[in-house]
Amino acid sequence: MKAIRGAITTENTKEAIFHDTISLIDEIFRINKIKSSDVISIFFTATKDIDAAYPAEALRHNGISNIPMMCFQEMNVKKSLEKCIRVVVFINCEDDKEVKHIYMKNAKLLRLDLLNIKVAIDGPAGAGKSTVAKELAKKLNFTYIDTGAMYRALTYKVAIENINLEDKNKIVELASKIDIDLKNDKVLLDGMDVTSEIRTPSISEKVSYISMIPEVREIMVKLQKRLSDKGSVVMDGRDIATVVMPDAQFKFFLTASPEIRAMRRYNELTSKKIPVKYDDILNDIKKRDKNDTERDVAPLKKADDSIVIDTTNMSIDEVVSKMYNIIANG
Ligand SMILES: Nc1ncnc2c1ncn2[C@@H]1O[C@H](COP(=O)(O)OP(=O)(O)OP(=O)(O)O)[C@@H](O)[C@H]1O
Ligand SMILES: Nc1ccn([C@H]2C[C@H](O)[C@@H](COP(=O)(O)O)O2)c(=O)n1
Repeated sequence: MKAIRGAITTENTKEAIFHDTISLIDEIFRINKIKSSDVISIFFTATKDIDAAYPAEALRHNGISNIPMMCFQEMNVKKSLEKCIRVVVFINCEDDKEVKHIYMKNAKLLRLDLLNIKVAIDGPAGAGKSTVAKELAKKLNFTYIDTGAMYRALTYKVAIENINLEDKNKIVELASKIDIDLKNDKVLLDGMDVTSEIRTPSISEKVSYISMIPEVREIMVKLQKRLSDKGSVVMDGRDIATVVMPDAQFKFFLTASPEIRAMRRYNELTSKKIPVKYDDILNDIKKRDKNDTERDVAPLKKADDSIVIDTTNMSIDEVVSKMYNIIANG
């Protein structure tokens, strides 16, 4: 047995409820190649603003009379999608049957995560990419992939193995051997949690030298492309819209003045009791901007079709809302 979910938005008239319910069920049957004799039962819910007809009545009117059906009122959660009919269809089938859940009209917003949407975020150091990418991914229920963390994890490994930054062959060899995994906001290096170790000023200082090595980039990009193929993702870095996911449906380029970026990083590190000087951070940011934009392979640059967001005078929430609205309305 399997259960297939679906939803559609409608209007509160009998005609609209009948029409939209039948469209939704027809699409679930068509896409999943099922017949009414495969169906065990169907449960509908409708939001509080739908009371002109029962969705089940639409199916009976359309000739389906032998399937047990029930209609309920959906929970009335604040700010949730209005005028929406949700359904779950229980079917008899083989255990290995792949089912596809169907979301139509504005109900697509309920499950953007099922649509294989790719969101690319690029920008210079400290522009807020990872902070907003993480929030945005949470809001959209997408997977977040922090590609900078992957270069940082390799840099951390280079540092603990005392490998000279000039020894490119050893660094490339290490890059091809290590296992980097991003799980639940944690960065795992060969199974070890290095989430906070990779954020120290000493790693930040070295990482742009490591990420300049073409063979290292080749290895990382291959891994990043593989990760991007697993459903809907928000990925941030420097070359995401241009190299890793040039086919992304949504591309953003976040930026802010170097002084504001340095101040944000200074506040972040001092709040963690890491002793740093504002001027050192500003110099590091300027040096990394130079390295990232002037390197030969996949330099940091805005893709022609990226939307630029200057976050200098915007709060984190404002940036996330702006991006979310662009995606939800796109
Ligand atoms: N719009 C904003 N307003 C205020 N602070 C912000 C804003 N965006 C991000 N920050 C803060 O700025 C700091 C840097 O942000 P974040 O680490 O997300 O930048 P980043 O672009 O991912 O940088 P990097 O490329 O160096 O990893 C964090 O402390 C974050 O909380
Ligand atoms: N796709 C990427 C991601 C990151 N880098 C480089 C640029 C930075 O100097 C470094 C660390 O990134 P951060 O964590 O600060 O975003 O890695 C890159 O070249 N390409």
